[in-house]
Amino acid sequence: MSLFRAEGLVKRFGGLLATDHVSLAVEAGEIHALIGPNGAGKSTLVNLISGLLPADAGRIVLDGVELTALTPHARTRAGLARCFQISSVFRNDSVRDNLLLAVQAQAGSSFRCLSRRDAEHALQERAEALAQRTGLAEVLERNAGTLAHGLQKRLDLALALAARPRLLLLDEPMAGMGPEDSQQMVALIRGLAGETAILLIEHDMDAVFQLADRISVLVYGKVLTSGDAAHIKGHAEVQAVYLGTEVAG
Ligand SMILES: Nc1ncnc2c1ncn2[C@@H]1O[C@H](COP(=O)(O)OP(=O)(O)OP(=O)(O)O)[C@@H](O)[C@H]1O
Repeated sequence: MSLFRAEGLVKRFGGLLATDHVSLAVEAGEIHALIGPNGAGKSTLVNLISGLLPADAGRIVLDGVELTALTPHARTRAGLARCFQISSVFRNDSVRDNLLLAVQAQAGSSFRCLSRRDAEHALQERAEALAQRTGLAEVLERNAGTLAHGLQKRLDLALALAARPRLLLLDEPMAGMGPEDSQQMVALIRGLAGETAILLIEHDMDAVFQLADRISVLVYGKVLTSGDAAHIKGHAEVQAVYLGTEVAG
């Protein structure tokens, strides 16, 4: 059984059917990319999955648990974390404090049997381990707002990872990055694959083809096709509606 399933999701904005009976599965350990032209409904779909928008119909199941009626916060507790296109970082706090807040939120009362000192130590260790993973160890004491764009994106990712997700939603993690930062982000995301499944929305097709085990193409709110990179590159209709001849080579 798939780790994550969206079944028959529908979202209408007035007369516009932005999400038209979308079904999508993400397997454990998989990086599943969602691509499609502007206005195809990618952000709407991710908002339905993370719970920022209520669906008009359909259901969402993660690891056998139905999330459809849950708030975004409850979905995060159930194992679904999201990285935002617009950063959720506290800009006036240090990277360390941002990470501490996130790991504290995840830990909840799980350290209550420890002394205060030991609990604080455990939280610091988790925060530092996250910084290490995401290449932020050198900038732990910096104010988050002073970080360059690429590092802020990494901090965003680290904050989402603090929730220890089973499924991570990444909404354009390479947006606004130069080639060097993009490549580092690609390596970072690839390194997460064993730890969490990923649903990735990304316009950078090089990154998508490097990362994705499976790609779903959304057009006018519907899934046109799903498959691996070779399938997508060879799909005539995908080329016609979205990719042009760009992927032929
Ligand atoms: N809150 C809203 N109210 C009305 N229409 C909306 C709303 N949000 C999105 N839409 C419309 O729904 C359709 C899908 O938009 P959406 O932003 O999900 O597409 P997208 O694939 O994410 O686009 P992009 O790649 O440009 O971010 C578009 O026609 C958009 O204008």
